[in-house]
Amino acid sequence: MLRNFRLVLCQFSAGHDKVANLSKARDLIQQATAAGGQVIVLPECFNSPYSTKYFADYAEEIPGTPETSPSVHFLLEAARNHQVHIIGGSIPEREGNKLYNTSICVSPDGQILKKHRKVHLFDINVPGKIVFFESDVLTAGNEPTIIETPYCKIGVGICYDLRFGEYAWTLSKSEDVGLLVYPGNFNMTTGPKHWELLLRSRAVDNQIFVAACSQARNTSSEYVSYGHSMVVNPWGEILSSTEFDEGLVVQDIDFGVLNENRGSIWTRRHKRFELYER
Ligand SMILES: O=C(O)CCC(=O)C(=O)O
Repeated sequence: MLRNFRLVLCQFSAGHDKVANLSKARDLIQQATAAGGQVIVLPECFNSPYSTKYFADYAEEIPGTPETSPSVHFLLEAARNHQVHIIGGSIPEREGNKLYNTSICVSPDGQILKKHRKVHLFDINVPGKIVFFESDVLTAGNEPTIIETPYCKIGVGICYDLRFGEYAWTLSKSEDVGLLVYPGNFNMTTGPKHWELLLRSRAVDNQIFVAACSQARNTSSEYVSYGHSMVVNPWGEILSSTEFDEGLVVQDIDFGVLNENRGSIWTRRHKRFELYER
């Protein structure tokens, strides 16, 4: 069963002060709730600067305690206080001697529904533009993540996970998954070239709503974010988006449009899996 609902993406920039990052997230979640949000999304790495050299310092155990894992407990409390679902962007997670880039998905009663550990680590070298190797410090997760809400099932990936059509299909193949959510943080090299293209492609490929929540742009940060959080419908149309400043993207998700699209074009049924692995 798919039930319409209101989705809100909170685009903001995280800096070096973890307490300030959480406070900003708290304010935006409050605003998102006031705007009628029922599922609220934060950006990738919302509690920490996005840089491999900082992940260990900002990492938290999940669930840990309010003292040792303030970002985790902030999410649980915010969801409970506002009675909303939160897809908590991501934070660096520590387990034993390993670090992960992990999204914590929380139900309105303040329980962790699931955590998604980024399954594709972002390694890139575009000479003269950007060099970034998450695999220097992070370990990849091994599970596709789908959460259940009263509205629909939601597939979750983190940022670079968006590039993998196979992963998106893994999340989307069950009919009751109505939305893919990607907390993200694309940069000024790949963002203008690929961000919108990838979001719209994933939506058309899978006949599904796709939402991605980015960090806002801070030009004095070491990693400059592209921004442009957006929601795309199963036809590949951008329903709402923002540019690079901090703020909310508020979007009603109407599954009539998904049913219309899936009822008119049958790519989900026309797949020829027996050919693709040849
Ligand atoms: O794929 C890209 O171009 C950007 C990915 C990224 O920034 C990330 O995974 O954090």
